[in-house]
Amino acid sequence: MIPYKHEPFTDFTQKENEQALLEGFKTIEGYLGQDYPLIIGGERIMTEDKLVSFNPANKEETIGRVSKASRDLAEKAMNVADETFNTWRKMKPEFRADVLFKAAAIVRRRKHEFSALLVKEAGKPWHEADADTAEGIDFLEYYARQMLQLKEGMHVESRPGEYNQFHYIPLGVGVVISPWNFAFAIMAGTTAAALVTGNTVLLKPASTTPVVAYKFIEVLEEAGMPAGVVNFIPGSGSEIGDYIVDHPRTRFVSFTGSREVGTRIYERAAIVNEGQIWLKRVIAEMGGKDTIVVDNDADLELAAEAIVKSAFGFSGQKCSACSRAVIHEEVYDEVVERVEKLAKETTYGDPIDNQSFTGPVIDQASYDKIMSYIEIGKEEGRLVAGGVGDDSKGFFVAPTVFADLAPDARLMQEEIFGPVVGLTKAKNFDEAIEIANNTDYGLTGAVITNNREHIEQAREDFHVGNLYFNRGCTGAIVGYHPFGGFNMSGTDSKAGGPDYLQLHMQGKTTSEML
Ligand SMILES: NC(=O)c1ccc[n+]([C@@H]2O[C@H](COP(=O)([O-])OP(=O)(O)OC[C@H]3O[C@@H](n4cnc5c(N)ncnc54)[C@H](O)[C@@H]3O)[C@@H](O)[C@H]2O)c1
Ligand SMILES: N[C@@H](CCC=O)C(=O)O
Repeated sequence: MIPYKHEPFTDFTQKENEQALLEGFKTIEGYLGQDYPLIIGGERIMTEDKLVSFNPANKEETIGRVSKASRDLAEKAMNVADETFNTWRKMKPEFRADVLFKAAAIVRRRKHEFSALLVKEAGKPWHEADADTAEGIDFLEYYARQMLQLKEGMHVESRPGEYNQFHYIPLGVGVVISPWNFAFAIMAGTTAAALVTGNTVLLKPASTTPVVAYKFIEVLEEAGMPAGVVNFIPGSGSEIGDYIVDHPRTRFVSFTGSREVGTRIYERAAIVNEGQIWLKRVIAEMGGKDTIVVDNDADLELAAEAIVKSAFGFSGQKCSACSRAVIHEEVYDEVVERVEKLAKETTYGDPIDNQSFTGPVIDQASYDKIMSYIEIGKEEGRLVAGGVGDDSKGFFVAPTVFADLAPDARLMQEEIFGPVVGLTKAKNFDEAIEIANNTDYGLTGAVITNNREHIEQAREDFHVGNLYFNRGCTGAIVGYHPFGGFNMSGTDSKAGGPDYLQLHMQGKTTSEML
């Protein structure tokens, strides 16, 4: 087997690559607006009640109408997953890994189709859609390899006359609940991790991006995944979310999404319901309020670029997005000026056009929330760029910068999840790190500095799960930058890292007298 290497990003300045994505658009146009069923035990079930997925850059364009699971159908899916676990858990790890390798190969062949779908369904610009598809392929390739290592278990000692072994076995039925912002990568990665470790799955994708999830299940089936291993049950969080989390046969929940929903799931999963004979495990990857710190001796152009790209890439809709920057007072004015200039130059519009650096936000609720934070920002700080929106055709918000915010301002504390960044001033590096740590979150952060001592100080004291130096704070790569955060950012489960799969398994010791 060739060693793992991450999937390269596509250079769309090359004519043939541009053409390949345009072909991808043609392919998806062949199925836009279709109806999709649930998939339970391999059976396609069409329901009357549908989730309507539309293009956030053009509300009139329907991407698909996806059947919604009721509680009865969620119960049916649970029974199938529970039953299928009895056989799937006994399948060789090599077989399970091969499903992932094959799925990766299929997605790689259809890469530009998946990216085109992400442009339309999630509103991702070309380069972001391409990165999302590439990350999904990476998860499949990486977790398959990890499983092949873990199948051997871990070495333990044996005394004379005894033979001891330590192995990992699967947990049972996992509920996988995924977000819309990495509609392919996170959905595919969390599902793949659960199934390759021998568990069966109920997958509830985000309601705004269910079509790309359906396409992924088709890929898994084509790759040889037996019926009933992953059961596709889209539906509203409020209608079936609590039901599947609370279910006594749910063995673990793998959730990625907001702090609000994540803490709700964490609390509910702690309750032992009637008929339940285990403590549920919860993997929860939640929000962020991510900070870039700029030191007084930093490369200021690099700092401004890092802030702007991390703040406005995919309209700031990444848990890793830079939503605040803390800048040393000696360079504050110059950095603010450079950020203002770059923000005003940042293009945004319909991502079908590859000239747009960034596109729309996901839906009306998100647009309204971001615009209300912009109003709060006008009270709390000084608007230096953007501040306007247009939701007539799609949900567009201009890249927005507020300067001179107090470190405890709402704009500096609450996750906005939109293209809005707040800037504040620190007296010195110690104070900058203190401010960087003053939120409930702890997901990503970056420090722009040429001071080696400050790099080491930040390494120890900047309390985030993913800390970067002299670059932006987004763009973790599977297998290179294991991803997950501290405090209210979640359980620090480190997706794409060497100890992620173990969270989906339990260790079993056997000791035989010889
Ligand atoms: N830490 C990470 O790795 C990471 C990655 C991506 C996104 N996020 C976070 O996700 C959020 C954005 O995603 P979102 O808007 O899809 O989040 P969300 O919490 O609104 O939804 C996430 C998922 O939870 C489901 N859900 C909603 N209510 C539920 C309930 N009561 N029970 C069970 N499931 C329920 C949704 O339908 C969706 O599938 C941001 O806060 C972002 O920071 C975190
Ligand atoms: N892993 C992604 C963020 C995922 C959350 O939205 C990054 O590193 O930028």
